[in-house]
Amino acid sequence: MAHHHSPLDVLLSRASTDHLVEPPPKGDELRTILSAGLRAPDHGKMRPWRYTVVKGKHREAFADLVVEAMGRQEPDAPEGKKTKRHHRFANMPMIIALGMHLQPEGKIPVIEQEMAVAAGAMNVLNALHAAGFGGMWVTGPFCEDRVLLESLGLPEPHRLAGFLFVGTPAKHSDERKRPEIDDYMAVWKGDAITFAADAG
Ligand SMILES: Cc1cc2nc3c(=O)[nH]c(=O)nc-3n(C[C@H](O)[C@H](O)[C@H](O)COP(=O)(O)O)c2cc1C
Repeated sequence: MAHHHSPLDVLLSRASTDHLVEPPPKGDELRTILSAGLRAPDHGKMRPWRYTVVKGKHREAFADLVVEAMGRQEPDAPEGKKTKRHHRFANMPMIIALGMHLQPEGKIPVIEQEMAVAAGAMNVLNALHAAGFGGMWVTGPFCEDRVLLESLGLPEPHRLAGFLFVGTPAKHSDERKRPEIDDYMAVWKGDAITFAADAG
């Protein structure tokens, strides 16, 4: 179990997966996991996080809404793509919409408000993993659909940063190779810096 690992092991072993089965976190455990999202840095105490949880028998109707939104945002999308997406949204153990309560007239730039939501989403993904669950962050043009957003409790000027698919990982996912940190960090010593990740 994840509990036997150090917090750093947890962070360094997280990987996204959409091979998710029952059960998703419920009740107080779900509330605890989402509370980790509210630990994200938040310039100006804007508190932009809005989590809409979709589960159980409501998934089917929600998948209908997603596909309707897709129809409006991607009118040329083939029928097969719509069917596939419907199946995906109707069968995920749980879906959490990442709502952003944005204040365009506020003192804090909107991008910083959005980054606080993104940082919160990452914390939720890590908390899911720490608690033995799995997740994956997905988006699509349907995330811009005002009708869909309204139905999730996100009227203007809310926006949607995407959805988290949530559940129990179906299998131990193969460890995908990660980039080498030395290519992505540099210690500044006053001279010009180039990153190995940018070479060639
Ligand atoms: C804002 C955002 C949106 C994403 N949207 C999608 C998506 O729509 N479909 C998809 O397959 N992956 C999407 N991803 C990528 C996956 O969430 C995931 O990061 C990717 O599969 C790599 O897995 P990893 O997190 O283990 O590196 C998105 C990631 C972010 C941050």
